[in-house]
Amino acid sequence: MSEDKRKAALDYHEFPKPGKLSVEITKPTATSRDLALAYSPGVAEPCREIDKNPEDAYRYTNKGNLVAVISDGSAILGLGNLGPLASKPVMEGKGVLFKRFAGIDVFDIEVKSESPQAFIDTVARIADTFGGINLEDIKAPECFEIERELISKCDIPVFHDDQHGTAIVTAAGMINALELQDKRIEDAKIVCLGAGAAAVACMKLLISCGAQSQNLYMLDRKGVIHTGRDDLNQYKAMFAIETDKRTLADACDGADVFVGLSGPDLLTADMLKSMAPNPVVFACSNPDPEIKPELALETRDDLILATGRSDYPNQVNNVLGFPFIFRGALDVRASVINEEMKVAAVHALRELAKEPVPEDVIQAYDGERFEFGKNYIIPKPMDKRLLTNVCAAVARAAVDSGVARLPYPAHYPLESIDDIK
Ligand SMILES: NC(=O)C1=CN([C@@H]2O[C@H](COP(=O)(O)OP(=O)(O)OC[C@H]3O[C@@H](n4cnc5c(N)ncnc54)[C@H](OP(=O)(O)O)[C@@H]3O)[C@@H](O)[C@H]2O)C=CC1
Ligand SMILES: CC(=O)C(=O)O
Ligand SMILES: [Mg+2]
Repeated sequence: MSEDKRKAALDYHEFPKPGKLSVEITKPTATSRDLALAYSPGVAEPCREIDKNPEDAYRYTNKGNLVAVISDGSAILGLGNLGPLASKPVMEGKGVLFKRFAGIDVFDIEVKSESPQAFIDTVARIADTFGGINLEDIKAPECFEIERELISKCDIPVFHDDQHGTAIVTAAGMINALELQDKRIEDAKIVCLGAGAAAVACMKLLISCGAQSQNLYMLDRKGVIHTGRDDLNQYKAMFAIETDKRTLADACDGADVFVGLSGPDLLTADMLKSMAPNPVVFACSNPDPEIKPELALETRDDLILATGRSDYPNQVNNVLGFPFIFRGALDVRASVINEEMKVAAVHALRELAKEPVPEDVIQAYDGERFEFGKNYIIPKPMDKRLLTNVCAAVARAAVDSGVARLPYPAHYPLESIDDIK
C-alpha cells in the first residue's frame, strides 16, 4: 500500500473518534419517567417475563437484531495469527458492514483463548445475548471443531463467515465466470491454493455445484495434497488425489480455474501463462491477492479475474453474503443456517449479476456502467437489491426447510434497511 493510502487508512480509523462503531439508544431517556421505565423499577417487568418465557427476550430486548462477531485472531485476513486484539479493526469492520448493508447491530468480541475448547466454552456461555453468532478469522483446522461444537450447543445461527460466507460468494461468482468463459464446472480443472477454512468450504461447495473432485488440486504450504502424503489432517485428506503433480506450477499447467485463499503474490506470471485458454482466476487473499491484478491482466487478456478487494472489478468477498444471510435468518428466527439457505443465497447472488444495474449503484461507483460480463460477474456490495433478493431467498429456504421459528415475513421483500422491523 502506498504511504498516502496507509496514512488515509490509519486516519480513517483514528479520527474524529477512534474506531468505526458506537452504541445508540433507541428509547426516550429525557425524563425521570423515562428512566423509571428504562431502568429501576420498570426494567424488572421484562426480566420477569423473560424468566417465565425465554422467547420473550426477542420481544423485550435487542437480542433478535444483535449478532456477535467473534474471533480469536488466529487467521486475520491473510495476515496470519496476530492474536485477538489486532483482529479488532476487522471485527469492527464486519460490524460496520452488518449495520450498513442489513441494519444488524453487532458487538465485536475478541477472545483470548488457550485452546479451541476454551474458545467454545467462552462463546457458548455468552450466546444467549445474541440472535446469531458470526465466527470470523479463526484458523483451520481448529475452526471446524469450534463451529461444529457451537452449532450443537446453541439454538441460534452460528456461522463461520470465512468458510460459508466465502464459499457462497465464490460459488456464485464461479458459476457466472465459467458460463462467460464457456466452460462447464463438471469439466473444469481447478487449482485451489490454500487448504484452510475458506479453501475447504469453497471447494466443498463447488463440488456440490458440480465440480469433480478428481479435477481438483488443492495445495497447502507443502504443495499438492495427494494420496502419498502422510501429514494431512482429516479436512485436507478429503481432497487428496492420486497424481504426480507436486507444485503449484505443476497444478496450474492446463488448469481452467485458480482459486487463491492463501497469501500474497504466490501465483507467478509463468504459472498464469501455463493455464488453459480463457481461465478464471479468483485471487481472493486479503489484503494482498495471490497475484497483483495489474500483472495478471498484462500477462494475458483472455482471463476473468476477481479479487477480494473493493478497488478492483469483481470483488469476490464474503461481504456479499453475511449481512444478507443473517438478515434473512434473523427475520424468520432460524435456529441454524443450513445448506438449503446457503444454496439459496448462491443462486440469488448469481442471478442478480445478470440483471440490469440500477442508477444508484452506478452513481456509488463514480458513474461506471456495469453489465454482466468479464468485469462484472457478481453484484456490487452497494447494490440495495442484495437486501431484497438474498434475504428473501434465505428466509424462504429457512421456512421451506423447517428451521424457521417464524413464518416468512409479511414485510418482505425488503426494499431498503428502513423497511426492517
Ligand atoms: N475474499 C474473501 O471473501 C475471503 C478471503 N480469505 C482469504 O483467504 C486466506 C486464508 O484465510 P483462511 O482460510 O481464513 O485462513 P486459514 O489459516 O484457515 O488457512 C490458510 C491456508 O492458506 C495456506 N497458505 C498460507 N500461505 C501459503 C503459501 N505460501 N503457500 C501455500 N499455501 C499457503 C495455509 O497452508 P497450511 O495449511 O500449510 O498452513 C492454509 O491452508 C486469507 O488470505 C484470507 O484473506 C478468507 C476468507 C474470505
Ligand atoms: C474477507 C475476509 O473475511 C477475510 O479475508 O478473512
Ligand atoms: Mg475473514
